[in-house]
Amino acid sequence: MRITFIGGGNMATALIAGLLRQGQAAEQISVVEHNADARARLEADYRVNTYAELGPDAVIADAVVLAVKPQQLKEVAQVLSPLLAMQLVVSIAAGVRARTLSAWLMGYANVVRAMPNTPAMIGAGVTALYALPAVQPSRRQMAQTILESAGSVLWVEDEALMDAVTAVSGSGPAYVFYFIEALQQAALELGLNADAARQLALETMLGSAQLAASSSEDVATLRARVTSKAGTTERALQRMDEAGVKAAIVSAIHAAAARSKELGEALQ
Ligand SMILES: NC(=O)C1=CN([C@@H]2O[C@H](COP(=O)(O)OP(=O)(O)OC[C@H]3O[C@@H](n4cnc5c(N)ncnc54)[C@H](O)[C@@H]3O)[C@@H](O)[C@H]2O)C=CC1
Ligand SMILES: O=C(O)[C@@H]1CCC=N1
Repeated sequence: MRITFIGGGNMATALIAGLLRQGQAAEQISVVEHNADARARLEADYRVNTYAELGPDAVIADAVVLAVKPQQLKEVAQVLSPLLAMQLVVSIAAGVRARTLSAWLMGYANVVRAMPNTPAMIGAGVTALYALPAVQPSRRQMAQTILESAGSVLWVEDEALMDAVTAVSGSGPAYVFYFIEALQQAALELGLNADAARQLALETMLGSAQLAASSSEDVATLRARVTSKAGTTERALQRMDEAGVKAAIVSAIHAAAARSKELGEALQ
């Protein structure tokens, strides 16, 4: 499969790394990227073809993945529109609705919207996909195959849910890193050295997520099993509840979803 990325930043790089790990040939991947440093990095690290500007040669592909910022997408769509023949267009831009993108592409309806996340870089991402109704099953499968190289995939049939997906799993790695930062900070404050702080924080996150994923019990039960009566965990969780940590996290994710919806409304 020939794939062209437009925009070669953080998320395109994560997806390209995932595709190559799954055996996609580097010669079959092209990236249109304005920034010369980013192009040089992509060529050196991944041996993909790069273009400074979007033109007919760059989009000789089965699929075109739009990986620019939401605010840059309209301009890209206007240049891309006359170059499209039969390619599947996959947009990973937060907020921008598939119907809006289709309108910017002068009614081109072969459009799938995807929301991946950065663990794609190591094949551990999760992506939700939404296809416009006109997209044929074989094209849906193509989008699924591209994103499956980055990890697991699920489809939503109601595009409004993409705002929730963006807030939960698209932005989600940042919340997890934030929690790891807090674990590491506490470990350092309590006298552990930086290596020990990193190892304890990361292995705890990884082990807990793996345990939750492989267990038939829900996470609340697993949490209760750590929490001995009158013990250390109980004291920590009491402090988190007093500080409203869970409520703050839930409210933050609602705010992210609202921002995604707001982007969708602003960018039409
Ligand atoms: N970073 C993340 O975790 C996730 C990002 N996204 C979405 O992915 C998209 C890209 O995000 P990032 O990779 O984080 O941004 P980024 O800023 O790292 O990458 C965007 C790249 O596009 C290039 N660019 C801009 N206009 C261009 C044009 N007209 N032609 C060619 N290249 C152009 C820029 O030079 C830049 O390298 C955004 O729409 C974002 O909403 C989606 C899921 C997760
Ligand atoms: O922060 C953002 O807007 C993008 C979308 C999901 C993750 N990063």
